[in-house]
Amino acid sequence: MSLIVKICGLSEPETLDAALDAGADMVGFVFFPPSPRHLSLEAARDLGRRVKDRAGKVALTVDADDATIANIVETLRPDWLQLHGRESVARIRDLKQQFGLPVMKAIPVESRDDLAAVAGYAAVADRILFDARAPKDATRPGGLGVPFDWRILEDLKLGKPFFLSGGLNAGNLAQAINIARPQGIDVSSGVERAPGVKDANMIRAFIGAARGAEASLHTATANAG
Ligand SMILES: O=C(O)c1ccccc1N[C@@H]1O[C@H](COP(=O)(O)O)[C@@H](O)[C@H]1O
Repeated sequence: MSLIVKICGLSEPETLDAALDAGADMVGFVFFPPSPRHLSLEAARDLGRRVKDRAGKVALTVDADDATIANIVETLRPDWLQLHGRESVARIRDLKQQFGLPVMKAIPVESRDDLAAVAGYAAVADRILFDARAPKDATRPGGLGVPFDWRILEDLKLGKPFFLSGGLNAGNLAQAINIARPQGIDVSSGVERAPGVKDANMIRAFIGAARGAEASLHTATANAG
């Protein structure tokens, strides 16, 4: 299975095109007003149409209510819901049933203790995404460009594909992948010039680094076997 690369927080056609042209597997759109990447529904409609079928579209929300999610689903027509708040296992089950979409649930990580809740979520969510736990006074629970200790995931047996995120960039990605061995990676701040301002060259460099790290890992595994 090849590494799934998700570029999140896209808000301009030019950088969306850069991600698609460089081979992003998933592109994420943020619907959370305190975020510098928050999108209006009109902008989401245009960007969503631009994706066509070139990548999976992911709608990121944080503890959003049913009506908000219904509007997003109607407008963006996402392939995935990314739930990045304190959504319970029961809420995920309910949303999957209501909208018929696969769910990626973000789990905040700071220490090994944070993995205690994962099995319950993995039983209902289609993908788990591990992100660094945001400080208590942060304006948003993710998209802060801060990594966590990837060794926490080293021996994880989840029985389900998982994504790694939090402070990834073209420079630290290979090390992160080597340690945590995720099936997918997700980035926002690491491909930005300033919060909310994506950079096409940084997107290309990130995706290039991801493909390079993936190839090295395959070679190392083949040589070891
Ligand atoms: O991107 C945001 O603004 C955001 C807002 C609220 C919740 C999550 C958000 N982004 C997600 O956070 C992680 C890590 O991002 P970063 O690379 O450290 O900036 C990633 O999964 C984004 O999808």
